Amino acid sequence: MVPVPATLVIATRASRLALWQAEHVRDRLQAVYPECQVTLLTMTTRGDQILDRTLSKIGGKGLFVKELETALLDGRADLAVHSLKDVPVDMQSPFALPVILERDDPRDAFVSNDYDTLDSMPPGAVVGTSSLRRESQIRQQFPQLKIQALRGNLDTRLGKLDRGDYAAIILAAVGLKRLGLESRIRSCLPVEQSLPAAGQGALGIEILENRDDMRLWLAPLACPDTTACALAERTVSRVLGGSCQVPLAAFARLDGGVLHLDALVAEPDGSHIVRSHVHGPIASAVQLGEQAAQELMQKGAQEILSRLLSADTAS
Ligand SMILES: NCc1[nH]cc(CCC(=O)O)c1CC(=O)O
Repeated sequence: MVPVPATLVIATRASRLALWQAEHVRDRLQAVYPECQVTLLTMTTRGDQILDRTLSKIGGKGLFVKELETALLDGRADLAVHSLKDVPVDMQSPFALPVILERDDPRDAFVSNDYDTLDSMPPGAVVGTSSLRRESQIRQQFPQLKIQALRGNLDTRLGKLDRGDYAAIILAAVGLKRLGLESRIRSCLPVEQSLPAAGQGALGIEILENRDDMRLWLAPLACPDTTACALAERTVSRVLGGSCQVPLAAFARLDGGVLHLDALVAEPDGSHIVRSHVHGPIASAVQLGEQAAQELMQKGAQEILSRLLSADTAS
């Protein structure tokens, strides 16, 4: 038995959502280790500071993770809590992501003061989202709607909706729920309408890979089912070189011990979406992710991706 630590420090971003998530992990740890003092180290990341450009233009999701990793390296923190969706799939030594917690609602939410669903919006109505994944899927199904960029933390985004800048905005349902804003959700987009991002709705815990003590202490927080689903989803992104610069979705669920994985790669304007569905044993999560990625490639995902990547370096 490894002795329980006297203190544990959790590095977290300062946004309300990040704080909720870090406090959630703190409370879970505190319940398992009542003797241990678990505290938060709150940090502002570059991703939080730069709000006037889209994420894909300023270098993607890694921006939200880097400062927290510095705190792990310095020994100022023992663990960092992340929205799994924001954790790059190619996490590298000396970092590791040994624990994934049980997933909450993975769906995207439709938020509006005037409409209940995307279907009920009139032609030309403005929908706010900065996610290429959401944008491409909505454009394909609702070409009559206008998509406009929307950034900032949850409160900022809702403020822009209420000011009338948009007729509706799309946000992760789980973020709204965690902040007690569930009443703002008019409906959730079915996963068939907006396939979620890999890891959406789940939390991941990052540590230094050589902290075997941490691995043991954190193990009781892990959810094996969510871990399998997330592994399959994140494998799709990894094989396809996914980042938030590309419209890519991957969503797995378990049904009677079978893992079902849906994935897609889209042309940002929604003119073409390549989809795959694979299923198999939970223990084959990685192979299923690879299989889905292969299937997408065979159906033409490669052309979409290479065009996006060359456009990226040109701009
Ligand atoms: N894109 C930023 C981001 N990263 C994680 C969440 C919400 C929590 C989650 O999806 O797990 C959000 C907000 C959103 O997409 O609306």
